[in-house]
Amino acid sequence: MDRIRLQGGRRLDGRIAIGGAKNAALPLMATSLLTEQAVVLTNAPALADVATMGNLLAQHGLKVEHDTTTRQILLDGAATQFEAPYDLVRKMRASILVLGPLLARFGQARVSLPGGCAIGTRPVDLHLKGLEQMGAVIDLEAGYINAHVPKGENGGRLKGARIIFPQVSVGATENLLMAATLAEGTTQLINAAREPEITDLVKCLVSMGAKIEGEGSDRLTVHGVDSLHGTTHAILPDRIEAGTFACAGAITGGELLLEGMTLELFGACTRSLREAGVEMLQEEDGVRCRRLNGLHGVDVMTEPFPGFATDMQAQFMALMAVADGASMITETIFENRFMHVPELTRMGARINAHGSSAIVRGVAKLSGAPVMATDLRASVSLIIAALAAEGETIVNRVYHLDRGYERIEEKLAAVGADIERMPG
Ligand SMILES: CC(=O)N[C@H]1[C@@H](OP(=O)(O)OP(=O)(O)OC[C@H]2O[C@@H](n3ccc(=O)[nH]c3=O)[C@H](O)[C@@H]2O)O[C@H](CO)[C@@H](O)[C@@H]1O
Ligand SMILES: C=C(OP(=O)(O)O)C(=O)O
Repeated sequence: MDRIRLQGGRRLDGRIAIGGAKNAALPLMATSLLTEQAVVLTNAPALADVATMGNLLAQHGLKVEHDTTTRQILLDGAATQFEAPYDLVRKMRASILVLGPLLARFGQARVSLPGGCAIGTRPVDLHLKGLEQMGAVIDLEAGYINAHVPKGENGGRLKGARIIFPQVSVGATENLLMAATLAEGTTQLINAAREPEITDLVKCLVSMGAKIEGEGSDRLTVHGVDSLHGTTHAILPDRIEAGTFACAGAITGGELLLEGMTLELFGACTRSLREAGVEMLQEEDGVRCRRLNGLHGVDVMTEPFPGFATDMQAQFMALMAVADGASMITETIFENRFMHVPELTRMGARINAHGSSAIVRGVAKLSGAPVMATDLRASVSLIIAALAAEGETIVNRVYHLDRGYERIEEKLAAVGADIERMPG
């Protein structure tokens, strides 16, 4: 298994090209199940999760071509097979996003239950309840979701419904939004997630002929249409990759231009980074991040967009580990998203986690160590800490990183980090 070796203490300076967003690419790829025409996605990142989604769609019978040089994904044809097997779903929870489109277009789907993961139990009850409200019949059997739309008066077609989410869910909003585009009648999604990746999905669906109102708000109204057509859509920049590099630059006292990024995509992360002492400026070709003087302890609480993103919590904690003063970090989205705390502590950080909050007391120096992480953002928080640590850090289980960061070692090395991948 590959590992990453990093020698801390180098200042990062320069430009980093921000790739297309993983969390936009995955639902956008699933839209190809809604039409038999070609969906072409440009600015596609070469990530393990994108490859997994490609394999899943190929197994449903679609033609899938990902040209990593032109950064283009072509998805073409109609699904001929309606099962998402455990072996693919266990690799990537976002596989659940095929459920809504398959039901909407073919009236049937069998999808493995994703199960929990390192950061929490992550149930899919909101996805299933919403689809049931739209007329699907769902039962759970042997670890699988078996779903179909009865061929009653609607001829096996989902019907519009008024769905009120009791809690904000990105994935449930995406699944039901896609399902509603081909349903009979109007669907209202109330208390919908407002993440930029959802707005990107709305834009893509509209370009395929869907009728959607309320873009960017927590109330989406979808007027179902009989069919959708193909499209070409550019995936928006990855705000989490950009935020990760902003923390990486800041912890080294450096200055980075995050090419292609815009400040508004950061939501509340901009304010928190500024309060911590990082200048964030919108420039024509991206966002410039520059550490002004020292880093200051800042309290943050994760929230749905535009609040502080849970996917940035671990990286911000690494930054706070070397800030002046204390910082209280509260995680409200996932119940077990402090798996990086013991590893950061092994590198010399002073962090006390209790329940959903962690108190970070900044230290003057971290020290390199062999570390291991259990999830994507936890892994990258260790890389950020290692950039500022004295000595060498070896990060194990690099496959977590490859799910969401494209060639992270090359991008960091190009702006001055002493980092390399050690094939294993
Ligand atoms: C591929 C993708 O886009 N992943 C993102 C997506 O995950 P994902 O879509 O899985 O996250 P959700 O927004 O659905 O989850 C938010 C909370 O709602 C709970 N919940 C969700 C669905 C449900 O049916 N029942 C339920 O209880 C979850 O357990 C969690 O506690 O949004 C998360 C929150 O911003 C991000 O951390 C993930 O990076
Ligand atoms: C939690 C994440 O992803 P996923 O929902 O795919 O597990 C993430 O991107 O940080």
